[in-house]
Amino acid sequence: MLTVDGLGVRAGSTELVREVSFAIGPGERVGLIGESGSGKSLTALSLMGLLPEGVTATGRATLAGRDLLGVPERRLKRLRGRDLSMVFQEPMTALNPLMRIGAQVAEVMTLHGRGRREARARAVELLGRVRLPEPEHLARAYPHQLSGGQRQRVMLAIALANEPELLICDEPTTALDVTVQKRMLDLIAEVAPALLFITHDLAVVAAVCERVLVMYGGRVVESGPIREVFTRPRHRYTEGLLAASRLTPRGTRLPTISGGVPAAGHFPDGCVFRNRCPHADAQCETAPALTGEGHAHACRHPAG
Ligand SMILES: Nc1ncnc2c1ncn2[C@@H]1O[C@H](COP(=O)(O)OP(=O)(O)OP(=O)(O)O)[C@@H](O)[C@H]1O
Repeated sequence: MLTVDGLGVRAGSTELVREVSFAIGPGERVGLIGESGSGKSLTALSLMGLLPEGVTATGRATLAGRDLLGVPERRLKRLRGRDLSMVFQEPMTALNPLMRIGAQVAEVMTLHGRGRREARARAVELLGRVRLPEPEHLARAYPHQLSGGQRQRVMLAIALANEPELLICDEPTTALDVTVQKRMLDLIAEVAPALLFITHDLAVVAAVCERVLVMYGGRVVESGPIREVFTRPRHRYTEGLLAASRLTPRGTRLPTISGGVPAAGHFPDGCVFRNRCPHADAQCETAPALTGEGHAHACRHPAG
């Protein structure tokens, strides 16, 4: 249903995402993991046609046969919020503070041709579907009257309003506390028609997704069913991610990395696994960071 083939993203002459290919079938939930700066968000934003100015995508991506890359903005506007939609990390910036919740959920439907009255009624229905209490009452509230978790549910209701074929979530629960996070993740797993779920948290991806793609330095370096990737990681970077995460796959020992590299959260400060390049990010050549000598920072940006 979603097919991405040879996706590349660049800013000027700098390649930020390279040769990314994957597919998501109907009903499938796929995680996209990788450290900060590995290209997860740019991959998602390319599919949504929402790349920042000066950043361009190449390659091919289709959703149910419809092209997503290199198509005019007018066409993308029709697809966005209808065929595919996205939930971002910070709902407060996405919601209009001056508009009632119900009206904001209804708006995405009227923009795509639904009658105003019908859209209002369905907005209340959707607020109930994302398990918000007293949806009729809540529809009349403003964003600041809701908790962070409630606002994120509103964003999910907006994303689902036109029954999209694919939902993309970019760190949707990072700002929420743990119990709220868990309920939100369960809800996303339940209601998503098909899902691309971006996170740096391996435990979250294991809870929500069936398959995972691991990004490193702008490329997908590994992919497969969660159980397989998390219990038998093939790429050293995935091993590093697992070792540094709070996730210990059931039935396995915490992976250790060969070559004298510290395991299980012992990466020193400045490690490429934890931090972005301290120099200009975009020029950092993030080659595999583990060497025979152990841990190494892979930034090849000239010192100073
Ligand atoms: N507008 C831009 N111009 C130039 N470089 C950019 C731009 N936006 C992002 N980048 C760079 O592209 C790389 C990938 O960024 P991206 O936001 O996709 O990473 P990410 O994996 O989503 O990270 P995070 O988990 O921190 O959101 C980073 O090195 C980032 O600095």
